[in-house]
Amino acid sequence: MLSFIVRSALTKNRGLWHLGCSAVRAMSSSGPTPPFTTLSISHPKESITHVELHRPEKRNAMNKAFWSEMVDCFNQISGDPDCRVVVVSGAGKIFTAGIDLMDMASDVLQPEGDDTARISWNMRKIITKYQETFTVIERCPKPVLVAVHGACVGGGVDLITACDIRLCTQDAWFQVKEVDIGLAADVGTLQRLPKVIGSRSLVNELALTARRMYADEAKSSGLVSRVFADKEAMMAGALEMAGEIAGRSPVAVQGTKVNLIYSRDHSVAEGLDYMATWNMAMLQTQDVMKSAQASMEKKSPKTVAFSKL
Ligand SMILES: CC/C=C\C=C\CC(=O)SCCNC(=O)CCNC(=O)[C@H](O)C(C)(C)COP(=O)(O)OP(=O)(O)OC[C@H]1O[C@@H](n2cnc3c(N)ncnc32)[C@H](O)[C@@H]1OP(=O)(O)O
Repeated sequence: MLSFIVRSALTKNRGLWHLGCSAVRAMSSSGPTPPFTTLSISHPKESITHVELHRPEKRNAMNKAFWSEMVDCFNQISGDPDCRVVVVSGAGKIFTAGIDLMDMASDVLQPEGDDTARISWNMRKIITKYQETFTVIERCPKPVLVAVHGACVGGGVDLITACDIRLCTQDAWFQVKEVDIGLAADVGTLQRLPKVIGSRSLVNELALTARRMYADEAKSSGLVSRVFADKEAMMAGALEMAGEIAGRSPVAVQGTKVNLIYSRDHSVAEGLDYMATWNMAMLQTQDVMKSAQASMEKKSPKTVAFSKL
């Protein structure tokens, strides 16, 4: 019912908050969810988990706690049968200002060790730990939508390129900021952005000049798939899209995500081989019969009751 209301509101291009307001309001929280100190977790609709970066007064800068909290959060979500899809967004004025520059000095830049080898070894461990913060998003079998408003800087681009679907507001801008602070981006942007944006030249330009990319260019280059007028419209749109995904067979949806990512990183032949092995088990799900029957009866898959996964 709610998705119908939200869809109607979208179609009529009216203020979404008049109709779909309660679920969207449930997506804007008052503070972090304990034990987290940088993340607010909520469940705006059945089977949908909303993860909100929540340090608005510091523009959601990624402090030391954030880097490990994201890992704990997404590991929990990966194993949660009540979650079928995730929406990530940021609280306050912008999506995120990237790494917390105050914490960076004490955490990332001062590894311990008695000599160069040991310092380097520990530095490597720190970098791989930070990489894990966003790799958990990619490894999570549930699709992750990210909704960006305002600025998405540095580590923010690392984060969003690990997500499956990117949405933004008309006022959004994206900045691969790392060269400006004297480092080569090392937690995912340089590896994933070229797989997201078709133009290698554009990726190189963004990463080497640290210039801002605004919403229209983000859309035309393929970084985001939809641009919304403002944050309320975007969150309503994200929730509606998440509802479409959550209403479908979790066996089909999670298998689709896992195989899309596998195929991105392998040859067509390897991807087909992996797919065959995946589906030799997964095609035996009762979800196929249930979904096919609904289709024959011209019903939406959202009317089918699928078992938890
Ligand atoms: C192993 C390494 C892993 C990862 C590496 C990642 C690399 C990066 O992320 S590089 C990018 C680093 N980020 C930046 O350079 C952005 C710095 N911030 C800004 O440019 C601006 O804050 C802004 C994002 C354009 C937003 O501007 P505005 O809305 O005007 O807010 P401010 O008044 O500037 O800030 C409000 C408040 O937040 C604090 N803050 C903002 N950004 C950061 C940050 N990155 N780290 C720490 N703190 C930040 C700012 O100091 C203000 O705090 P007050 O206490 O109110 O003064």
